[in-house]
Amino acid sequence: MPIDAAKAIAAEPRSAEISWDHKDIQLYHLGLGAGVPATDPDELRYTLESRLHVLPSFATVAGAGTAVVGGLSAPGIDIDLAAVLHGGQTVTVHRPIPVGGRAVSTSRVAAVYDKGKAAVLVLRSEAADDDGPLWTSDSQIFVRGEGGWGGDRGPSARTELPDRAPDRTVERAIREEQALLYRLSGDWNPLHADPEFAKLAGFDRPILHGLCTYGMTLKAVVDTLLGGDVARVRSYRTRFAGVVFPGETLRIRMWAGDGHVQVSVTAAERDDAPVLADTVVEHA
Ligand SMILES: CCCCCCC[C@@H](O)CC(=O)SCCNC(=O)CCNC(=O)[C@H](O)C(C)(C)COP(=O)(O)OP(=O)(O)OC[C@H]1O[C@@H](n2cnc3c(N)ncnc32)[C@H](O)[C@@H]1OP(=O)(O)O
Repeated sequence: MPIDAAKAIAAEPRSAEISWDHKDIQLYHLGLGAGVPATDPDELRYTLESRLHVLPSFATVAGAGTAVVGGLSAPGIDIDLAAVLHGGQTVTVHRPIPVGGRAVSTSRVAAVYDKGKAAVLVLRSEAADDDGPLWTSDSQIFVRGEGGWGGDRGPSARTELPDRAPDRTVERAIREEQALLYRLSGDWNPLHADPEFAKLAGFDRPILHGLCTYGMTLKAVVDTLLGGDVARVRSYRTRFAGVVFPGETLRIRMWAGDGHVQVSVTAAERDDAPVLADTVVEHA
């Protein structure tokens, strides 16, 4: 069996030293479409080294090098990359991420769920430096065709959106070449760049990284409702509900709550097809 849930969960956590500097932050932010307009002081916070602040979603690529897709190979897990879709993501930051840093990241398979037609892997990584914990990241990986072994189905809770009009709605255009730029931050999955591989995976053309949409959405929430202050973000979770193609426009609806923002993201040109669901940013 390509996924041996018991073996995957029992495997020793893997630790790696990671490091990043301002260039990694700038590249990541540019891959999210930051820096337009280029001289806007609000955008310079994301692009100019002397004013840099770090979006907490950077935790998903920090120190990745070429490792994001490599993170899918672990004891008990032998899966075809073409069957993999990113299903969901949660990041909790224990304090603001510094512009440059060195940390130890410890990763393990926290859960494996059997969804019948698919398996869902929950990969947890925790990063800490000399001053203590920095962030915890949970990636839910949806592996098509790998379910059906009679395992635990796992949770299926959904977050209801408030029954009122959104407090704010913004649109964010995705550039045609955005996935090509975003992948330089470490997720080299050919699904996002190689048309032949995308066809193998069942798509007419390369799709955008889920984590690119994830970062673009967090930036939109921070810029629109949190006064541009990345340090206010405590945690951020989402479910990837539908694919996005480079060149499309994200429609991002936000509902402000008490210490949190609920968000829905749709594809504007495709009749508001769902893109992100169950999305909550918790903040100070
Ligand atoms: C270390 C980190 C490494 C990370 C690297 C990852 C590599 C990246 O390069 C890959 C990517 O970025 S791929 C791009 C981003 N992801 C996507 O575009 C996926 C979009 N979503 C879909 O297509 C469908 O929702 C789809 C296909 C996901 C599900 O749709 P359906 O098949 O129609 O499922 P459905 O019938 O609605 O539900 C079946 C059961 O599965 C659960 N489920 C549904 N969506 C889920 C999701 N997104 N994540 C986790 N579980 C999910 C449902 O709850 C259901 O289970 P249950 O019946 O128990 O409730």
